[in-house]
Amino acid sequence: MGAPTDDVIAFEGARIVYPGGAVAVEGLDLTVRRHELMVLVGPSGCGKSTTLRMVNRLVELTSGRVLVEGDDVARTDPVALRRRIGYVIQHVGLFPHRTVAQNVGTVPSLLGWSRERTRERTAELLDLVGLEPATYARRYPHQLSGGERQRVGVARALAADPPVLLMDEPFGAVDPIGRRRLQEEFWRIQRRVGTTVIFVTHDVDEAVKLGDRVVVMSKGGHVEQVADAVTLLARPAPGMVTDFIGAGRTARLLPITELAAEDLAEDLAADDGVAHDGAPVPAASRAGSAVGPAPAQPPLAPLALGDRLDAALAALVASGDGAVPVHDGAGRAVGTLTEAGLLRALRRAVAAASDD
Ligand SMILES: Nc1ncnc2c1ncn2[C@@H]1O[C@H](COP(=O)(O)OP(=O)(O)OP(=O)(O)O)[C@@H](O)[C@H]1O
Repeated sequence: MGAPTDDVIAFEGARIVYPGGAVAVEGLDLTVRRHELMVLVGPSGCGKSTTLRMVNRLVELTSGRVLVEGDDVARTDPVALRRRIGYVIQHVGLFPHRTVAQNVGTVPSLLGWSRERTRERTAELLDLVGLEPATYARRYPHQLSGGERQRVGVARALAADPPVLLMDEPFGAVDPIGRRRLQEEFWRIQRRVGTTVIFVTHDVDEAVKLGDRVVVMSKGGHVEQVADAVTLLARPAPGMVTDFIGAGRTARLLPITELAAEDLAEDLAADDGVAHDGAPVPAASRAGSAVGPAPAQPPLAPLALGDRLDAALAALVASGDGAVPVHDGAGRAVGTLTEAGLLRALRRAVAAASDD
C-alpha cells in the first residue's frame, strides 16, 4: 500500500475511450476524501458509471491514473483490488442459490476468515442494515423484497470493512417510499461506519440528500461543479448546473436544512393550544408519526429544533393559523415557527452557502 493520505481516491487526468471510439470520460481530475460520501450526478450517458468502474478496474483507463489509498489501480491485481472495494449496483446481483448469510459472507470467506468470525460479521452486518439475522440469514434472494435485496447488497459490500464503497444507482429499482427509507438508513450507516463512498445517481434529490459533496457532471465526464449540497442548491454554477438542478432548487433546500432556534418567533404567545411554559410536548403528536385513521380535527404537530424544513412546511400548512410550536427535542417548548420564520431559515441556508 502507498503512504496514508486524506485523499482516499484520486483521479488524475483519467480518460476512457471505449472500443469503437466513444470518449466516455475525457480527462477527469477529482479527489475523494477519507470518510466522505461523494455523489456523482448528471444526465444519462455523461460518464458517471464509467468513472465508478475505473476505480475497481471494470473498465481499464486509456490514459491517466486512478489512485486508491495511494496505490495506482493499474498496478494492482484486479481481484485483490475488488476485494478491497465494495460495489453495489441497481440490480444487486446476489448469488441466487446462496442464502443471505452466504451472500454477505462471500468476501470474508474469500479472504480466509474463520467460519466463526464470518458468521459473527454477517450477523452484525445484517443487524446494521435492519434485517433481523434470525429471520433473514437462511433465506434465499427470491424470498426477499426488492428493498431487502438492496440491503443485503449493501451488507455484502461492507462485509470485509472495505476502505472504499462504490455505489451505482443502488436504490434505483426500489419504490419511492422504500427508496427514501433506504437512503436515510444508508446515510446513517455511512456516518457510523465511515467508509469512503462514491455514489452515482441521476436523481438530484438523492444527490443533495446523501452527498457530503456533490459532483455535477456533463457529457464526457466533465466536472461542472463540486460543492456541498446547500451550496449547490443555493449557488449553482450558471449554465448546465443551473439548468440541471432546475427551478425547484429552493424547494430542494427544505429537506436538507434544519430548523434552528434563531428561526423561531420571540413571541411565544401564539394561540396554539400548547403550553409554552416548558411543559413537555407529547412525542406522539410529532409530524408524520400519526397512525390509524385520521382524526376529524388533526392535532397540531409540534416540531423540534433540528427537524428538517420540509417537515416544518408541512406542519405550517397543517396548522391553519400559520404558527407551529417547537420543542427542543427533549419535549421542552422553545418557541413558535411562523411562515416568516421558515423564510428566515431558508435565507439563512442560502447565506451560509454564500460564505463558503
Ligand atoms: N461498453 C461500452 N462500449 C462503448 N461505449 C460505452 C460503453 N459503456 C458506456 N459507453 C458510452 O460511454 C458514455 C458514458 O456512459 P456511462 O454509462 O458511464 O454514463 P452514465 O452517466 O453512467 O449514464 P446513465 O446515467 O444512463 O447510467 C455513454 O456515451 C455510453 O454510451
